[in-house]
Amino acid sequence: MATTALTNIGTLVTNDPTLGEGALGVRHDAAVVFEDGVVAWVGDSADTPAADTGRDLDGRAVLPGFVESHSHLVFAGERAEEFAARMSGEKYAAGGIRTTIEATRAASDDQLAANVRRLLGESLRSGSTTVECKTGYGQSASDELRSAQIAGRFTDEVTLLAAHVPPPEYAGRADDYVAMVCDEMIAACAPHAKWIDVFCERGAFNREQARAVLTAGVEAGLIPRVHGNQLGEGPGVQLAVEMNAASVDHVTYVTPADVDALAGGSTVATLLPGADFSTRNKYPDARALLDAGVTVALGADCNPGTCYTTSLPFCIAIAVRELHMTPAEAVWAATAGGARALQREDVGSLRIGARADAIGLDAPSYLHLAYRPGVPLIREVFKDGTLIASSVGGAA
Ligand SMILES: N=CN[C@@H](CCC(=O)O)C(=O)O
Ligand SMILES: [Zn+2]
Repeated sequence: MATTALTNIGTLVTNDPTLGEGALGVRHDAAVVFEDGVVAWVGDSADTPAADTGRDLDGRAVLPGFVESHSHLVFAGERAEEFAARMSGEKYAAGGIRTTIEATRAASDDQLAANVRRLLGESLRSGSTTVECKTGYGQSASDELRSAQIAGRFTDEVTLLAAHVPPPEYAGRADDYVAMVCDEMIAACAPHAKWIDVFCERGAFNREQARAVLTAGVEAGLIPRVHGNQLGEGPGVQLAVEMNAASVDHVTYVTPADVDALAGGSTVATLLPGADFSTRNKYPDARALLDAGVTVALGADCNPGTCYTTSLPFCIAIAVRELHMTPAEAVWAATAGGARALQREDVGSLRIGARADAIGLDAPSYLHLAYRPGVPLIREVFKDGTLIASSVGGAA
């Protein structure tokens, strides 16, 4: 029964779920005690019970670890030139994904695993203690299978992005590709994944094709999530709600009917403003979604094409400045919101019984995540109650 107490916390964000959606459950001059990997006690610092080890936060802020619900880490190569061309006026097109498919197919398992390990380390040091990881750069039964297996070495949140774009050998034959996904790929990969995902967008897959992929995934025991409405208005959001998907991600171009559909369903809208930043896209209308009562999550969407960052603090800063989310809304969306998008109740909050996944900031309040953009504010990262990253030393 190893116990650790974090004391003298200036601002503690608990996301106590009993306070309702969006409530940060902030406490001041607070403390938390971790015991055997979970939160065992939360209260005033002055009342902290005895613990085996202690850490004095000296007035700094503590939050639940970020829950990153959208990332593409199994890939090889990079596309910096494509980014530079965009910054000179080129438009992002889904076809760029094929460049990464080619590089990923040519890479060894060890090279792909090393890339996942490197990016997960980066992600962890920027405060993400739960990270979902998609396949999607294999796009053949065997390459998707090895991508799912490699992702599964690092996280339980493996998403089979079976239909990202039709690969080169299926150029102009998206229906044939979807048939192969439904008849062959999903059966091979489902034992290694929790989620089924599809890119429902012009240049990728249409509504019927996307529905076929999600339906086959559900029949194989996977839970649906959707990439939709990133590059233009389209059927992605409505399909996600129709399929009772856990989340629809991007949601940059939505109609009032899309917002109503989300507000009337249980699908989370996961906003990925880093992708809109790096593609010089417009930003999603977070206010319309939040004001309609839609559950909003924030993800970083690390991938080599649209958004090569693992930093949720960066995305929080954009969400506040450009999407007009309040700092509290953005922090909730990157923690409890991400947990909702992954249908997880054990992460995203510091309620008693939750996983002891927490971050300490080099700042007195969560407000500083948006107030001090670009500054490495993540000072401590605790995973299952253990200090696993620290900018000031002492990590395991
Ligand atoms: N939009 C689709 N998939 C990725 C981008 C993939 C790429 O360009 O390599 C995304 O989530 O942004
Ligand atoms: Zn994505």
